[in-house]
This record gives sequence, structure tokens and C-alpha cells, in this order.
Amino acid sequence: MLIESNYKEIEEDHGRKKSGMSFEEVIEECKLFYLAGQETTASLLIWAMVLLCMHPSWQTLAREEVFQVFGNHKPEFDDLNHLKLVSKILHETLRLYSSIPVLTRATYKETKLGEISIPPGILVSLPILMVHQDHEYWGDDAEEFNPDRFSHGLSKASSNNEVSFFPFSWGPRICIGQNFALMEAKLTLAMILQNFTFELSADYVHAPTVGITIQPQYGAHLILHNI
Ligand code: HEM
Repeated sequence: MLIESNYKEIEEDHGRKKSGMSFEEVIEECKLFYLAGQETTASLLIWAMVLLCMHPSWQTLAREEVFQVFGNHKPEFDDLNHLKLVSKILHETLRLYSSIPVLTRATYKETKLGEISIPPGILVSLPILMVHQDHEYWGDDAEEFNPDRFSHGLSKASSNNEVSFFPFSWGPRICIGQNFALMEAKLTLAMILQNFTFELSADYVHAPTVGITIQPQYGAHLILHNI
């Protein structure tokens, strides 16, 4: 698709050398898509499963919804938006275990941020995970797993409008794959819920560790039982 659209752009510009991407740029874009899309979605899925093990009543409710929507059939793309509860679980997982916990930006010119003036060349950290658990925005139960806080949509989940929830970043550089990622995660989680019940193994140690993504430091030891 990428190569096709690149060719089209070059053709439409009468083959001018400067339009479209070079072969090397296409390769770099493919690498970026792989890196940006794989670890992040895997992290979302693993924490969603760990949380559903820790909160088995939510696991049961999510499975009931999956069977209500798909029965024993393979989940179809068109019906994924009927999975309201599974969506809430994924959003709550992204709030508590935001795949990318911190973003960094560098100022290239003097920049005003509210009352603060920042000179060029300064690194600014956007602590996604901290904002996602700030009591001021999320209430006293900010650290607790409660998918119902997303019942009235993303913008109403917190007390200070939607910018307190930004697992996919915000603005012009917002994640280009966010809809794809949520669809992929919904489909995968639905298929897992349809086929297995799962629980934490006795040797699971809860130790989320922060690298580029949040990972379970000693692995996620889960026991799956066929349904
Ligand atoms: C749960 C899954 C995902 C999360 C939490 C996530 C999060 C993010 C975040 C926070 C950024 C902004 C990075 C920055 O501004 O420095 C980003 C950028 C990006 N993401 Fe995702 N992402 C996910 C899945 C995906 C998938 C599945 C793809 C591709 C299929 C993808 C492709 C990209 C690309 C290409 C960028 C760079 C966009 C740009 O710089 O303009 N992401 N993602």
C-alpha cells in the first residue's frame, strides 16, 4: 500500500525526483510502523490480560459480552464496535498501563507553555502515566481498575476534559495507528476470551517496569484453560 501510494504521488507529479519518498525512506517508514505498532499493542494486550486475571468478575463480564455478540463464531470486523465493555477495559488498561508512559519533546524556538516561557533546546517531558493517575482529574480511586469510568465516553471519563487521557499522544503527531491498534486489540482479546479462561500463575510477580513501553519485569506468567 505504501509503495503503491508513493508511486502514485511520483507519477502524478510527472516523475519529478523530489516528490514521493526514496527507497530508503520507504524502508525506514516500514521499520517505524513495525517498531511503533508491535511492542505497544503487545503491551496493551498483556496488561489487559493481567488486569482481567486480577479482576475475574470483569473477565466474566467481558466473556459474556463476547459470546453475546459473536456466539461461537469467529469475531467479524463489522461487529467489533458492539464490544462496548471490552472497549472500556482496553481504555482503562491504557490509562493504568499506558503502553508509552512518557513522551519527550524538544523546543526549537522560544515557546510559551501557559505562563511559562521555555527557551530553545529544552527537553520537555510529557508524563502520560502520571497524568493518567492524577487524583485531581481521576478522583480518589485513580489507581483502581474501574472500566466503568469510561461508560460515558473518553471525554467524560475524567474531570478535566479529554486531555487528561492521551495514551496515543495528542496534536499533529498523534499515533497514526490508534484506530488500527484498538481494533486489533479488541479482536485479539475477544478471541482469547472466547476460547480460554485465564488466571495468574502462583509465581507471577507484579513488577511493571518502564522502558520505552511498560513491561512486566519478570514476565507475565498466566495459566490459560481451554473453554
Ligand atoms: C496500543 C497501541 C499503541 C499505542 C499506545 C501507541 C502510541 C503512540 C504514541 C504515544 C505515539 C506518539 C509518539 C511521539 O509523539 O513521540 C505514536 C506514534 C506513532 N504510532 Fe503508535 N501506538 C500504538 C499502536 C500503533 C500501531 C498499531 C501502529 C501502526 C500500525 C502505530 C504507528 C505509529 C506511528 C507510525 C507513529 C509516528 C507518527 C508520527 O510521528 O507522526 N502505532 N504511537
